[in-house]
Amino acid sequence: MTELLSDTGRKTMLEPLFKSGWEMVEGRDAIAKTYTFDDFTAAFAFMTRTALWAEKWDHHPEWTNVYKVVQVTLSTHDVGGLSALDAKLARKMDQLAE
Ligand SMILES: C[C@H](O)[C@H](O)[C@H]1CNC2=NC(N)=NC(=O)C2=N1
Repeated sequence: MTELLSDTGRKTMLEPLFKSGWEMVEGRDAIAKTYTFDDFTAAFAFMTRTALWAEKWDHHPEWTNVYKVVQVTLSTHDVGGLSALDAKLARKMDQLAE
């Protein structure tokens, strides 16, 4: 069963993400990051790669794409806040954006 990240979980799982550009969302238990790519097709290819992992893990981002910019917010709707799945998907998205 997915559960809210504990204080310890937040420290161990979120701290590394904050170092790679993720931030807490003001007023919401969620993390967000903005990715900027060379062009639209690179941005969309990133979204496509991410979508395959989101489907595999049954955990999906909240995101917008304007031209070469992808803004991402991650939170776990089922528990109303951040879970380990969000940290896992964030790490994967950072890998896929390299
Ligand atoms: C039934 C439930 O909504 C699904 O199992 C999955 C789909 N993808 C999801 N994605 C996210 N971000 N949060 C969820 O709670 C979630 N739930």
